[in-house]
Amino acid sequence: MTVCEAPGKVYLFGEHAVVYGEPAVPAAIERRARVTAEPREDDHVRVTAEDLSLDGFTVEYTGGTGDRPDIDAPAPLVEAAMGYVDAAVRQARSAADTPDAGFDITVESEIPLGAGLGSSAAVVVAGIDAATRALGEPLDRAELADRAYRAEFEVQDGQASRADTFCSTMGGAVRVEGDDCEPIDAPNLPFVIGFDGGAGDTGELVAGVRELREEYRFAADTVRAIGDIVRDGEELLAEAVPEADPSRELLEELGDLMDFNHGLLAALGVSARSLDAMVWAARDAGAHGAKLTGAGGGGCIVALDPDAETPTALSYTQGCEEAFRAELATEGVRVVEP
Ligand SMILES: Nc1ncnc2c1ncn2[C@@H]1O[C@H](COP(=O)(O)OP(=O)(O)O)[C@@H](O)[C@H]1O
Ligand SMILES: C[C@@](O)(CCOP(=O)(O)O)CC(=O)O
Ligand SMILES: [Mg+2]
Repeated sequence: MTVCEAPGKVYLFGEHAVVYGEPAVPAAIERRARVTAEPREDDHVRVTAEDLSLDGFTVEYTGGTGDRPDIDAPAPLVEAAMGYVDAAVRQARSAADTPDAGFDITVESEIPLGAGLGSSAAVVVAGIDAATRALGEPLDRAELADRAYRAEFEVQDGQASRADTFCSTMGGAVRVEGDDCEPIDAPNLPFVIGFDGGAGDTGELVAGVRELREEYRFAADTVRAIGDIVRDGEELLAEAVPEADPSRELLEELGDLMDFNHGLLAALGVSARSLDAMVWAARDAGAHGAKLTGAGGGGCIVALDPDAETPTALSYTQGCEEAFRAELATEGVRVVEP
C-alpha cells in the first residue's frame, strides 16, 4: 500500500490567461489530497472517493478496464466526476509500462472540489505518484508534473495549463508560462480564503473564455492585460525578501494588482455574484486586495490581509460558507507511506 499527498493552490495572478501562453503565479497551500494505491492481482480499478457526490450519490465503484461504474447517474456526470482519477491511473500504467495494472485507489481530500483550489491537480499528482511507486517505478518530479499535466489536459479536452499540476508537484510559489515552469521565491503572504460552498466546472469555464477570446478582440486584449498584471506582480515578488513577512507597501502593491486581475476575470465572464460579494466584503474589511482564484463560476476567493478583519468579515458575509487562512505549502507532493 502506497500513500502520497499533494497540496492545493491559490492563484496570486494569471489563471485562464495562462492557458493561452501568458505567465501565471500560483502558490501551493497547506490543504492536501491524499491518495492510497494498492496494486491488485487482476486488471480492475476500484476507486473509493467519499468526497465525490453526484446529486446525492456517493461514487464507489468496482470496474474492469474500460467498464462503466455501476451507479445510477448520467454517464457525463460520472465521467466528469471520475475523469481525473481515471486519467491518473492511465498515466501511471503508461509510465510503468504496465497497461494491465489493477489498483485499489482511495482518495481523501481537504480541498473542496471544483472551488478553484486545485483539487483536480492535487488528486492527479498524488494519484500518479502513489500508483507508480506502488508499481515500483517512482517518477522524478519533472516527469510526475508532466504526466499530471497531460492527465488534466486530457480531461479538460485539450485546454489546460501546466500551472496547477506543476505547483502541486513542487510546492511553494511557481511561475508558469507555456512549457516553462520554475519555482520562485515568495514572501510569507497572508492568504485569506472565502468559500461560497459552490463549484465551477474548469473545462466548461475554460471553454467559455476560449469562445469569447475567439469572438471578440477586446477579450483577447483582456487576456493579454492579465499577462501584463502577472509580469508586474513578478517584479514586485522578485524584490521581496523570501520567506520573510512582507512589508505593508508590498502587500498594497500586490493587492492592487489582484484587484485589477479580478476585474479582468469578471470581464471574461468567470466571476459570480457570490464571488463578487466575497471580494467586496474582503476589500471593505481592509484587505489589501482580493480576487477569485482558479477557474471561477463559484468556489473561492483569495485575499491578502495579515489582520483578523477579513476572515471575520467574510464569515459574516451572505453567500460565504467558510472563511479560513491558508499557509503557503513549501513542500509539494510527498510520500506518506512508501
Ligand atoms: N476528493 C476527490 N476525490 C475524487 N476526485 C476528486 C476529488 N477532488 C477533486 N476530484 C476531481 O477533480 C474535479 C474537480 O476539478 P476542477 O473542476 O478542476 O476544480 P478544482 O481543481 O478547482 O477543484 C472533480 O470533479 C473530480 O473529478
Ligand atoms: C482556469 C485555469 O487557468 C486554472 C483552473 O484551476 P482550478 O481547476 O479551478 O483550480 C485552467 C488551467 O490553467 O488549466
Ligand atoms: Mg482543477
